[in-house]
Amino acid sequence: MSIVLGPNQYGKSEVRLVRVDRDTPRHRITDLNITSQLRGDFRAAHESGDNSGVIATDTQKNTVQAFARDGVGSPEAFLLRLARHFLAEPQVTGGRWRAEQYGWERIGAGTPDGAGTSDAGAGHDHSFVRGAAERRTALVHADDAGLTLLAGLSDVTVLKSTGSEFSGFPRDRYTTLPETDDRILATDVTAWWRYDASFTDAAGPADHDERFAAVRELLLTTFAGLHSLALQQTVFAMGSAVLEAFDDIAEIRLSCPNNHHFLVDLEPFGLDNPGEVFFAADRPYGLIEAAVQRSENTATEHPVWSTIGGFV
Ligand SMILES: O=c1[nH]c(=O)c2[nH]c(=O)[nH]c2[nH]1
Repeated sequence: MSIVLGPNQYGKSEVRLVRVDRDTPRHRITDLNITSQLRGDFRAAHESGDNSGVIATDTQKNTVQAFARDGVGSPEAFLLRLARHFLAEPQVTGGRWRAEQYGWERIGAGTPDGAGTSDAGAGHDHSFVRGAAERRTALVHADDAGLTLLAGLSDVTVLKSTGSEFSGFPRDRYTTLPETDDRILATDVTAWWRYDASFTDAAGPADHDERFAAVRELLLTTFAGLHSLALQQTVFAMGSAVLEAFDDIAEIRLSCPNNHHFLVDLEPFGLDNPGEVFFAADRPYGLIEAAVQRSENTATEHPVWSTIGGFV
């Protein structure tokens, strides 16, 4: 038996990058957390400490920062630019570049509308308040087959106060959950969708910001519009709506906790509770996860998914 080096990658994780666009007095903030990881011929470094082919992780961090001097644009476009830069080195045959974007809202602008700097025309020119937990995400994966682009969002917290049921499930000696035809449905949506090559190709007309906003809106309006018989049904409907609307999205994966809201028993106080007072439990929670795919794509799992932690 001999011991051999298996799959490996290395790079700089979580480069916190804030760019201020200040070409006019109305500044814009792009706040990103970027990870760069390279794959390729790095055997010599692992086996004998020969660093002659190693692009230092510090250099990768510096490259991220230097590229930002020209502007960041969308997280997708920025990652594609980084990927192409590092792949030009002969020892780099693949890699993984990942971004999370945090939203900043203009102070005085009113309601936030997704990660990024809201620029609806209202609000302060150069003072911002950090938005909700929601993050916009992007990932570029490179291997022998080329570049694969994922876009996504994390922890988009949504709730509907009616229009949700759960009944008809089997009962055994451990089942205590009552059936309900009217409950709160609440979740934190995490989703990744995979673009096919026609969208990923930088030569094309891809507007990543516009597309991100359209997918996010579709996920939210589907959540709102569907009378839900189960969170599973809602998750599948949200994914289906995205695949139906955009031919160049090959697949979408969703992970949605069921943030349970339990009706409080007010009877001990001589009060009824017609669906008005709830206890919001933070754990345990149901966890509903699904890949929504096109039937022609189901035979093999795309390798990009093995680079995403957890189910999505
Ligand atoms: O939408 C739901 N799906 C479930 O699978 C489930 N299980 C449960 O206890 N409550 C719910 N709700």
